[in-house]
Amino acid sequence: MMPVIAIDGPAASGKGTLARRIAAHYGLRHLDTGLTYRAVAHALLAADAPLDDEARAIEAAETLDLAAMNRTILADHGVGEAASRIAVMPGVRRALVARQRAFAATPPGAVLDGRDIGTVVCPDAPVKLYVTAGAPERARRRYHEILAGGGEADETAILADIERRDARDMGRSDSPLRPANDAHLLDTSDMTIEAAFQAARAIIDRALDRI
Ligand SMILES: Nc1ncnc2c1ncn2[C@@H]1O[C@H](COP(=O)(O)OP(=O)(O)OP(=O)(O)O)[C@@H](O)[C@H]1O
Ligand SMILES: Nc1ccn([C@@H]2O[C@H](COP(=O)(O)O)[C@@H](O)[C@H]2O)c(=O)n1
Repeated sequence: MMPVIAIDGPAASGKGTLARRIAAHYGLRHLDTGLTYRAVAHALLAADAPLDDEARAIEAAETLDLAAMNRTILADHGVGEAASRIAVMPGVRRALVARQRAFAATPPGAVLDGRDIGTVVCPDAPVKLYVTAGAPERARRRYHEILAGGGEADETAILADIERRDARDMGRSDSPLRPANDAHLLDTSDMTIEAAFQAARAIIDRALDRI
């Protein structure tokens, strides 16, 4: 079986940080699926198209070049907010999930992180992690990340944004954010990045031993 590691969790929980380290450690490819939703949203914003233009969003999803996604441009706060709005559209999800599954099926195996990897994109993944942390801790981390990058931020506004994003991602009818029944829960609220990686590694080593 192709080693596929599925990592889900809410905004700023640390799933991307963990996914990158896990991919490097196990020699697997990595896809941040949040970037795929951001890229579709960015295509609409760049064309001055309304975010509820589903036909246009689907076309952007079907023609998306995964290799050309620019993390720096897509990291913009407004793009993230727009991404969570176009992510409720079933046609967009169908198109992006097809691309994500193709990525996961390419040797030597992959780590995918997002909101629906363990439940929808790769339900047969041999290892699933659901990474979480309390909303205030996630807001604190994002706040310090922005300051470290030389930007300015308001921690209270970040917390409100995270809570709004959580509600939209968990409340949508198509592929809501939730842990898969067989996911390992990893609450990193009181863990350093290193401690979270070591906890994930122990889970993955046990699971990969069995396949
Ligand atoms: N265990 C941890 N302890 C402290 N800081 C952490 C921890 N894990 C991640 N971080 C930091 O928190 C911030 C958010 O992490 P990251 O970008 O990995 O989250 P994410 O879940 O991928 O976010 P998003 O869903 O918005 O893409 C980063 O600055 C990262 O360095
Ligand atoms: N598998 C996924 C990944 C992401 N989304 C939506 O995209 C938004 C942006 O994601 P980030 O991880 O980059 O913050 C996110 O809020 C989700 O609405 C998704 O639906 N499914």
